[in-house]
Amino acid sequence: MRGGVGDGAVLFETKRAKGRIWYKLYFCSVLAGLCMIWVYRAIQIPGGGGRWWAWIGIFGAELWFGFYWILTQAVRWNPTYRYTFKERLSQRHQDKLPNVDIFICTADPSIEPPIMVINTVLSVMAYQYPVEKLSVYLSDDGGSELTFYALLEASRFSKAWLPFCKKFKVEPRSPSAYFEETLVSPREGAEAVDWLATKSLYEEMENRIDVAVKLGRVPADQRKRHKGFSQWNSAITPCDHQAIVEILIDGRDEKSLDDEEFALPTLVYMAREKRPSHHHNFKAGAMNSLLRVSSEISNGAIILNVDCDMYSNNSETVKDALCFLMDEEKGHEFAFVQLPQIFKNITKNDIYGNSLRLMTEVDFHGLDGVGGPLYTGSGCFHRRECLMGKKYDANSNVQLEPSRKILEANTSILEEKAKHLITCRYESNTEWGKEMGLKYGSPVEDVITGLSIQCRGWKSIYFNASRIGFLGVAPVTLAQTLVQHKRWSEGDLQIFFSKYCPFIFGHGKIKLGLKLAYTMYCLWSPCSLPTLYYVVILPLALLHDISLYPNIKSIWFMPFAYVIAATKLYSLSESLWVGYTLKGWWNEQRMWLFKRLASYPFAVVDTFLKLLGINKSAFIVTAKVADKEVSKRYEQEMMEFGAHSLMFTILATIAMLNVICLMSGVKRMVWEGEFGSQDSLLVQLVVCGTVLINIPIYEAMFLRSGGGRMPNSVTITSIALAILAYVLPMWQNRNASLVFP
Ligand SMILES: O=c1ccn([C@@H]2O[C@H](COP(=O)(O)OP(=O)(O)O[C@H]3O[C@H](CO)[C@@H](O)[C@H](O)[C@H]3O)[C@@H](O)[C@H]2O)c(=O)[nH]1
Ligand SMILES: [Mn+2]
Repeated sequence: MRGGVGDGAVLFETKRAKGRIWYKLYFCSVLAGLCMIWVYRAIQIPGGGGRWWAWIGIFGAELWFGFYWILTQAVRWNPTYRYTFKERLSQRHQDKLPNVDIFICTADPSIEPPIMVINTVLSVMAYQYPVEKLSVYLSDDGGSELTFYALLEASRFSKAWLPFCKKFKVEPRSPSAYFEETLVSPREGAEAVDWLATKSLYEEMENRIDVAVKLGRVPADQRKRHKGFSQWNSAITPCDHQAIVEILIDGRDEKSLDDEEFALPTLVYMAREKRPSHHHNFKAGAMNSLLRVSSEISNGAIILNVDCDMYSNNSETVKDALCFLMDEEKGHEFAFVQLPQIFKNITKNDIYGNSLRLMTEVDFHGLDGVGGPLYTGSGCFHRRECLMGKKYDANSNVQLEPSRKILEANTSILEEKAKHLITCRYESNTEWGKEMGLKYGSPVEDVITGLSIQCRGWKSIYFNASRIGFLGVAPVTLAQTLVQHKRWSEGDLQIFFSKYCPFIFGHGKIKLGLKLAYTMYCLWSPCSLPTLYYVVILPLALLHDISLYPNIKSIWFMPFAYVIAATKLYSLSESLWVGYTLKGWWNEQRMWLFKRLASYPFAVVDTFLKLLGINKSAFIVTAKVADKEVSKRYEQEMMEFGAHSLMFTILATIAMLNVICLMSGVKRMVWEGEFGSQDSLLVQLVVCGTVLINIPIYEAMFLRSGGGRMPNSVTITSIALAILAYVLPMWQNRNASLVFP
């Protein structure tokens, strides 16, 4: 399929997956199975009592699962793949290339180490793109002089690093990642000397930053080296300080050159004003400040947003993105180009299911086929005007502004001007956070902002390059993973209950497929309720001999067996296809369960508390470093418990309940031969048997020693709760199950 006009000028190409007929047959067969299950549940409703209750609940859960499964088809129906022609871009449009402003956000130097932040900065400064058109902005919500100091060091090191990258065709261009991968010089002779010199320059810088971080302040001799340090005094705290803007490299200045006398990209440090009395709207607030500050300084028509842990892994990414936005025929339809979120620190079998592989390899290609992917906050190129609220107009062929805004002001005047744009009061009574910039009030500012851009008529592009564009870090403990997913699923659910609900807000504006796909994400957290019901009620029903499934000899058994087997086999093959190991798939299944039991329920509760006005939104920043012990266990793929968390108590209690009920079920079947006449309980036995997936929990409770094991208090509480559920008389109608077919 073509991307643009047919005369060879196309800048990208679009391909759709083939052989979808088989997929559609699979879909129809599972749908038929689901309908039969629902029919069975509806016509066999028992006559009352406890079994009636259990039955109705299971019916509800199965209705939900079926409905949700249908939603997930939206992202599997029409997978779409994109390919770019970068050479053509350079040949034809070299002189028309737009200014690109790159925004990096950081929030806290203790969990986002300054050295990591500046590696991200250096990697994007070194993009293969005309430097005079490139500006890099770092927003520091930690308002930390350590981060400022690290950035200052980076601005100096960039003078060696940028020419070095060119000379050695370095990839990736994050120095720390590069020197980790390339241990010895790839060339010989004088070049090897050069290579070593740059390496030691980097190491010396790393050292100096390390010293400052350990000290907790910038050494006096360094402080003297830049006027910017005068902004920090002892009264400054992360949530109480004036606005700070420091232009560390002014790209317009003819004197700012690298070691080989080439120009450098502009580099700006920014910390917006913070006062305890003013809510700062987390990352969305930072992004909007960046939008204003950059409009004063470089005013790039294209904005790339990356999180501070997401370094550039591919120095040609900017050109790739521009192939879409500058395509003559189609380019004007696209508001943003989202690249996949890939994490560097995923273990072989992806113990916490954090690789998001299914999302990046399946979902997002599917989304691209129905109007475009979500904006996921990092690794995304936007047209500035789209972020500023512009509506799509099919008749106006938006041209990207190629030239830099002419600015007469000198650097310090510019800095002063910029500071006025990021005071606490600046946004009062404006449309910022509403119709302008990123949206406020949501823990997933990215998703809701992307949705509203798409609802203004724009499309978006998902570009999954063969060389990954960005690499970040995923959480390395179970608790962090669950907390991160709580934030995401809570934000998504809030969207559903707000005026931005995809079906209402998107009515007549986005395709049905896209509405369904957004709804799929929005309804992540409510999936917890039927899942909780399943894992609590099924084992209890087994315990009390309450049959909830058809006898295996009955015809009604077929749809259950087919739907479960077909969907699980499909999920397995899909996972293997996108590169999971078998164990990786199993781990993914476990995390699927854990999120639904211990993360999403909190999202549901907090969403309702927020709807009632009781709770305020928060943003728990994900840690990017872990201590040695924890990292080691992560490498060994040992699940990390070790905290007194309600999340773990829930997981452990359910795991205990399941194993107790399973054992009593097996015992009765084997020793007492009780189930002989009622194979109907067999299904329940099998479902309970999947407790095997909880093995890491049992290990953490009973077998492991050392760090990361389940705290004793959690173990004791959960055993007590499970026994309580076990001994509670529930439904004393054993007979009901015996008369059942
Ligand atoms: O008050 C804040 C809080 C966070 N951040 C930055 O926001 C980014 C994302 O925070 P992180 O804790 O790493 O969240 P993740 O869950 O990893 O991030 C994903 O989800 C977020 C929404 O929940 C999006 O904002 C991110 O872009 C997206 O990568 C980081 O660079 C932070 O420094 C700020 O600048 N200010
Ligand atoms: Mn992150």
